[in-house]
Amino acid sequence: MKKIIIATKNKGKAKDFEALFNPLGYDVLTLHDVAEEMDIEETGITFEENALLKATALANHLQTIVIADDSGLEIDALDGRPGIYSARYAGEEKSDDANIDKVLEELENVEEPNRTARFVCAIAIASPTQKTITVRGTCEGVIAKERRGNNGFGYDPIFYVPSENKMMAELSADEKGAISHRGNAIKKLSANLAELLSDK
Ligand SMILES: O=P(O)(O)OP(=O)(O)OP(=O)(O)OC[C@H]1O[C@@H](n2cnc3c(O)ncnc32)[C@H](O)[C@@H]1O
Ligand SMILES: [Mg+2]
Repeated sequence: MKKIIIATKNKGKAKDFEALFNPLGYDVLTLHDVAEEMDIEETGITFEENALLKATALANHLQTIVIADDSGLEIDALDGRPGIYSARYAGEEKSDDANIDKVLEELENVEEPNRTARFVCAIAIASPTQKTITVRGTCEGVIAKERRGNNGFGYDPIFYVPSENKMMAELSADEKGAISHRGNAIKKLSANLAELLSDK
């Protein structure tokens, strides 16, 4: 199989990408496989900027084409927080569990229909020889009052997807990819994905 490199250390994210890319004929490699020592700082103020930072840093380091994803959860009742700070919302040690607890606490007195939110995913493709590109995908949902489901990662156990009548964490990786922010971003590229990833 062809290989595609994703500039991520998040194993849940990598699984999502495997579900999206394996059917297209690509094996997924991550920072853990190609440059474990790299720690790319996310200093941008938008998802797109951070995705570009991660993709460009690794593409330059490896001198090959690389994809990166910067993503997060925007909660309307919290004015869009945690947004680009989603990974570290409850602290630098990056705990999905603590992040969820913090969101549930902050929304304790917020009732439907005011618990609306969306996942956002910016995907960047960088290469030593081509112009960089970014695309954005989103997925609308509602923050539940408690966790349900064991699949996925991050905020998936509290993100209710109305169109599926399930939590994101109750969907298989394939089902998630069909409706997720990440899947929707990839769909925007699909017509010329092979060309974009060929590095010619
Ligand atoms: O930067 P990399 O190494 O890719 O890994 P990360 O986890 O730090 O990734 P981001 O900086 O893009 O932050 C994304 C955070 O947003 C949340 N998130 C993004 N996509 C998600 C998804 O599909 N399901 C649940 N939570 C998600 C989750 O908390 C992630 O840690
Ligand atoms: Mg990150």
